Amino acid sequence: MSFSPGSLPRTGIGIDIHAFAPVEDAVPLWLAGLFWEGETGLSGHSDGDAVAHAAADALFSAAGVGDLGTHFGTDRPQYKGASGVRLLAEAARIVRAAGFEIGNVAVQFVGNRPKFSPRRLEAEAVLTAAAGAPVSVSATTSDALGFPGRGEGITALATALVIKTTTPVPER
Ligand SMILES: Nc1ccn([C@@H]2O[C@H](COP(=O)(O)O)[C@@H](O)[C@H]2O)c(=O)n1
Ligand SMILES: C[C@@]1(CO)OP(=O)(O)OP(=O)(O)OC[C@H]1O
Repeated sequence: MSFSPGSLPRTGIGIDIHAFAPVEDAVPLWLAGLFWEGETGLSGHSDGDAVAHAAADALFSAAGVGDLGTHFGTDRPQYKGASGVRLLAEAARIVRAAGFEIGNVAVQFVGNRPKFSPRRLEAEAVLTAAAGAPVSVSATTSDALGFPGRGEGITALATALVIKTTTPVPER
């Protein structure tokens, strides 16, 4: 059996880490596309949504079109305070414009809080709508070890699968 070059699905990986902001700063927590009332927020140039950022980075990685910094660098004022959902939707648009369709994105974050499982389906629906393809999200603690275990921040790790469908649509 032979395959033409570039016809096989491509996988990608993305990791994002954000620290929790000092409690006195009263930063709202946005994670996995959801607002988490009463929880300490994550610091960042955008809304700090590590789950959405990891998902976007995995899409860029799968398509081979750079990374979060390439497209949404902190030097771009238009992304200051941008929601993770907006960045993920924008990443999906860029990947499709490069001639790929998205198979799926899978994300897992490491952190004690927020307690994720009660809102997993809600988060998956929001991120799936943003990407226009299935996004699954899971969570784990680090058994009290390391910075997530000390409650200092969150790590999110994502994989994505894309397949080449067309020749790239030039960006305007
Ligand atoms: N922030 C989190 C972390 C974990 N969960 C759920 O708890 C399960 C057990 O976590 P372990 O770290 O002991 O593996 C995990 O599988 C998640 O379902 C969560 O909801 N929120
Ligand atoms: C998303 C961007 C841009 O607003 O800012 P941050 O919220 O700091 O997030 P990070 O994951 O560090 O990625 C880099 C930036 O491009």
